[in-house]
Amino acid sequence: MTKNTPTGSPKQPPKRPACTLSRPVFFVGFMGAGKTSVSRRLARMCHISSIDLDTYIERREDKKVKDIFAEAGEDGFREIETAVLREFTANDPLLVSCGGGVVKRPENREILKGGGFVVYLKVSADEAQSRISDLSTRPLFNDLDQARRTSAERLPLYEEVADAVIDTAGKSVGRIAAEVRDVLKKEGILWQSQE
Ligand SMILES: Nc1ncnc2c1ncn2[C@@H]1O[C@H](COP(=O)(O)OP(=O)(O)O)[C@@H](O)[C@H]1O
Ligand SMILES: O=C(O)C1=C[C@@H](OP(=O)(O)O)[C@@H](O)[C@H](O)C1
Ligand SMILES: [Mg+2]
Repeated sequence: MTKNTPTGSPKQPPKRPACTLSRPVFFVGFMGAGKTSVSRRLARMCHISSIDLDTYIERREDKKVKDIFAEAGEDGFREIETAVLREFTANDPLLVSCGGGVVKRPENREILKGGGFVVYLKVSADEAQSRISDLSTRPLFNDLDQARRTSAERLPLYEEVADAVIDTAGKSVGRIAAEVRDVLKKEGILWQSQE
């Protein structure tokens, strides 16, 4: 007895969306806004690459961010941050999660505005504090009163560079990533096709 042979085209692997970015996408916002988590989730969702500036700096310097702050001060950290930020505007477009203080330097704000599409993830200092389990990893998040003040000072800087603003209050990382994906598609930054 012969087995039935399948008809039609050979079995194809399951289709998955192939995405392309037309420009780098930078995530900005206060500490705890979810820049690192959302960028990673979106990268997985769309099969594209992401890079976290703080993680990249830690590998490059072979030191934790908090140790760079302790040894070189905030200015020393900001020097490195500007150098790596420049690298990721020059390379192939990818998702770039920045540190919350990247907007402090006017030079960085110009790089962000000229270098890609900027997504501002908005969070209150209060909600940010409840999300971050180990505040010692954020040398500039000392206590809630100070974080509220820093957050208020930075708000106009985030707004200055933002191409899109997403309020993250009470939303899951997955939901925020899906919202960012939809904005990027609508703006023609993210292209999704079937392989
Ligand atoms: N939308 C969210 N809801 C709940 N927890 C979150 C959310 N986004 C991030 N977190 C948590 O908050 C902490 C800080 O997130 P992270 O992505 O590192 O933020 P950022 O890079 O903006 O400082 C992590 O423990 C992360 O799991
Ligand atoms: O807001 C800031 O000045 C900082 C935010 C941190 O990154 P996250 O925003 O990812 O926590 C990190 O770059 C450093 O501790 C300084
Ligand atoms: Mg981060």
